[in-house]
Amino acid sequence: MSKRKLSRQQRWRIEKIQAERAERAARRDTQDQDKLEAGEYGPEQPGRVIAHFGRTLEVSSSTSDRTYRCHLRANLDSLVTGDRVVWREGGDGSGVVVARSERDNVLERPDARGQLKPVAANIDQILIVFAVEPAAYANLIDRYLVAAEATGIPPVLVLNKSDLLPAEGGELRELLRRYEALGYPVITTSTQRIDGLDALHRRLTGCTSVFVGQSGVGKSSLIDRLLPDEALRIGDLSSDSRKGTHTTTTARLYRLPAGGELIDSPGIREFGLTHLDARQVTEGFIEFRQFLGHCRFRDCRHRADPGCALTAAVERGEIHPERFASYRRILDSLDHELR
Ligand SMILES: Nc1nc2c(ncn2[C@@H]2O[C@H](COP(=O)(O)OP(=O)(O)OP(=O)(O)O)[C@@H](O)[C@H]2O)c(=O)[nH]1
Ligand SMILES: [Zn+2]
Repeated sequence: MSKRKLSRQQRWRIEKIQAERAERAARRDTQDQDKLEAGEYGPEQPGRVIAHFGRTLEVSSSTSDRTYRCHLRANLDSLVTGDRVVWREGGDGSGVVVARSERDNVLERPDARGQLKPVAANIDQILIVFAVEPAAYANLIDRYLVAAEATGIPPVLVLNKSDLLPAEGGELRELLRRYEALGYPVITTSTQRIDGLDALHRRLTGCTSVFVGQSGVGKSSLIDRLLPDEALRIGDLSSDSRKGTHTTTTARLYRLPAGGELIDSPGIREFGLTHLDARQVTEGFIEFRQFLGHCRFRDCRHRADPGCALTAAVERGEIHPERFASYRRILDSLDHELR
């Protein structure tokens, strides 16, 4: 009884808060409209969302190095870091975003209720970082690759801590050759060597990248080396009263001194361990694609099914047995998650 009453009360409060929010946004929009008509905003210009805090955005201008605190016209959907926008300057370092350009792609993460929410957009490559220590294993790499394939953003494999590799290369080199044979670019890095980041710098130039990977592989160390100026990492939002609750969780876009851009947040770094469905997993193994649709049965589960084109390809040596085993393991883990 009391439980129900409470929930109705909560619902009423939520509705009230939402109504107030909508009213505030509408008021702000009318003010914007007045200002726009009064010519208080400059001409439309392209920009990019560097960070966002609710409906306040930090937007970089494509004509200067400055960033501007902008708000969003109420008729626009929410934006994410990396979005390309059209905005107008309002003087005093502020502005208004009036339109969003089409997104090339978007990275999504489940929110607290398990619903997928966009966290960043317009990313050119996902750098999957793994290391000699903690030892990389194929199944985890495959999981990240599958998650990357599902977004349509090309993945790049980054083997960090190459200073710890045995002279003859060991099993890890063998493993990397397998991925290279599939067409994935592989680069090696070390934060312990002067020239350890050369290949990485080349990869990052001219692109927007994100780093993902297991804890301890060296993502923070790599980013520290790429953004040596601490001010670059922390940003300039100290005057924002909402800072404390948002800066650590929302994604932020950084300009790399050597060229290129990096979008980073704790949520993005953990990307890849999110939920995938069985079809995404199957299509995420890129070498399987040519065989899909050729199984005898349309609903083939690619297990012991007769006439399975995938198991036949494994037998002919056209699919690596370890990749196939890895595929099975990822599917089994999904069944487990659903239970
Ligand atoms: N030998 C060696 N150690 C490294 C290298 N890069 C990072 N490390 C060390 O590896 C450890 C983990 O590095 P982090 O940068 O904290 O790793 P991370 O991926 O950011 O980890 P989380 O913050 O937990 O996600 C630290 O002790 C680093 O000093 C490297 O190239 N070579
Ligand atoms: Zn099959």
